[in-house]
Amino acid sequence: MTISKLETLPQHDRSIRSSALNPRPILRLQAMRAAEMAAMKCGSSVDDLMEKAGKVAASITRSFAGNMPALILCGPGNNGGDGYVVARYLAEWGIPVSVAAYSEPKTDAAKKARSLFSGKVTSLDEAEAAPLLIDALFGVGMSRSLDNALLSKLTALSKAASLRIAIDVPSGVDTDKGSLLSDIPAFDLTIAIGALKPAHRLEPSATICGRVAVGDIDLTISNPDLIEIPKPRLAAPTPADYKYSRGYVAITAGAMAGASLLSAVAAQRAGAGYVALLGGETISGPMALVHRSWSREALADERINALVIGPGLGRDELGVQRLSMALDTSHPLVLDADALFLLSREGLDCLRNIQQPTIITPHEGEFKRLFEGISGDKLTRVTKAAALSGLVVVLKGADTVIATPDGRAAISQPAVSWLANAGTGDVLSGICGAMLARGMDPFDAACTAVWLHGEAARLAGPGMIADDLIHHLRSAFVEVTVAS
Ligand SMILES: NC(=O)C1=CN([C@@H]2O[C@H](COP(=O)(O)OP(=O)(O)OC[C@H]3O[C@@H](n4cnc5c(N)ncnc54)[C@H](O)[C@@H]3O)[C@@H](O)[C@H]2O)[C@@H](O)CC1
Ligand SMILES: [K+]
Repeated sequence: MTISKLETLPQHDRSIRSSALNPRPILRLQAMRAAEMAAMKCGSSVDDLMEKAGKVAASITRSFAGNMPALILCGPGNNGGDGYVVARYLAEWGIPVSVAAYSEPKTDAAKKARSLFSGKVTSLDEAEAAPLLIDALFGVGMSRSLDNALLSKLTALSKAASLRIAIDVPSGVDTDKGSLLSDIPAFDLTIAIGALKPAHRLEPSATICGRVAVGDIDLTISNPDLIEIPKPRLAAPTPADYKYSRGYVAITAGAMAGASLLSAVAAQRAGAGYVALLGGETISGPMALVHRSWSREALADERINALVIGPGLGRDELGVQRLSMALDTSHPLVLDADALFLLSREGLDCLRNIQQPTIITPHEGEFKRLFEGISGDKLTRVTKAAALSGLVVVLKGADTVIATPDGRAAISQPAVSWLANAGTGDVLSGICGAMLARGMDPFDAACTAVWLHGEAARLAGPGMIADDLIHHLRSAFVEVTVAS
């Protein structure tokens, strides 16, 4: 698929009527270094950036932990340097603070920050636990696992503390991959310096980070290729709207009635003006849901703005036939569940003629089957899969990652764990369909759908089932709807 395919919008382009609040960039190591260089070209020095980083981290620390006595662990690089600046500010503000160094500072900026801190600095071996532990050992420059003595000291100090804060990233995570280089303790708060990094949003490190606050150091970041899925803004219907102008979603039914019904009702609640269940005559549902017999004519209806296929489709001959007919249409597509299973069996080659905007929404198992040869961390895998397939790929999970063939990607905020539940994926595919049908670009459609789905889950709370998500979609909608 080419980029021009992604740019193809349904004929009734209503993309203007939706927009997101400013997405937060997520910077990989290389992008972080580039932003740092750009700041320096504009006249900032590393010392200036470190001063800003330490000051904002100290201020966030004070808001979070009050006047709690702190022990700051400082490493040899600039993360350690940030730690010395934090120590200086906390001490100036009258907060009891002690500092322990893992080794002497090695960078010029860290040496300077160390020299400006007038308090005592002990060795790490001598460090005594305090109620607040601040980890400024290693940041994005972490390149290997922690040595055992350091790990056990960090773990013991962490256990003895009441609150734990990490500066930039917890020492021991791989910043770009979100993997753990050592079995490190979890933090209550991580203060991301300048911008979010993948490790703040990808599992397992996202859980280790705890809450994440971004400390602004005035970096200019333009056109990031990786963002956090933002809270969307969706325009309310205008007086000129009518059912078809709000988007016609067709959902393909099959062997398992409930799944396609969940998807269809989710599309209705996600704002589609007209939702038809094709080939599911025996399934009941809201009276507003249209039931159509499966036929080539019903499928060819030019008013259809998005076609969802996969939830409850089945893996038998009927499913294969319906999928093949769906792929022959030119409707924007959402492919999920059994459609993905059948595609992994038939091979991605079946998609070679697809020209329309298309979103696929695999979970890990479906993804592995579809993209057998692709390995690596989650972000890399999804980006490669999108480039290979030419589709917008949504790899679902606690840390949902969305990628486009042209290299853009987004990661969700941590999802409510109650979402690990049968039928929740069917709901997501229906919401994706509704967003495509209102004329959104497939990347924006997928981002908006994942945000609404996650918010509905948060509102539904513990014990939720997929049906509850649909119920709470309305409240999630209230939060994002703006007057047209
Ligand atoms: N990028 C930016 O714009 C800014 C970054 N700052 C801070 O600088 C940090 C990055 O600093 P650095 O690049 O100096 O890197 P780090 O401070 O993360 O650590 C690098 C040092 O640690 C050593 N090291 C790495 N892994 C180790 C291990 N397992 N055991 C022992 N030693 C290990 C390296 O050899 C190197 O000496 C950021 O995370 C942030 O906290 C801020 O000071 C200012 C602005
Ligand atoms: K750290």
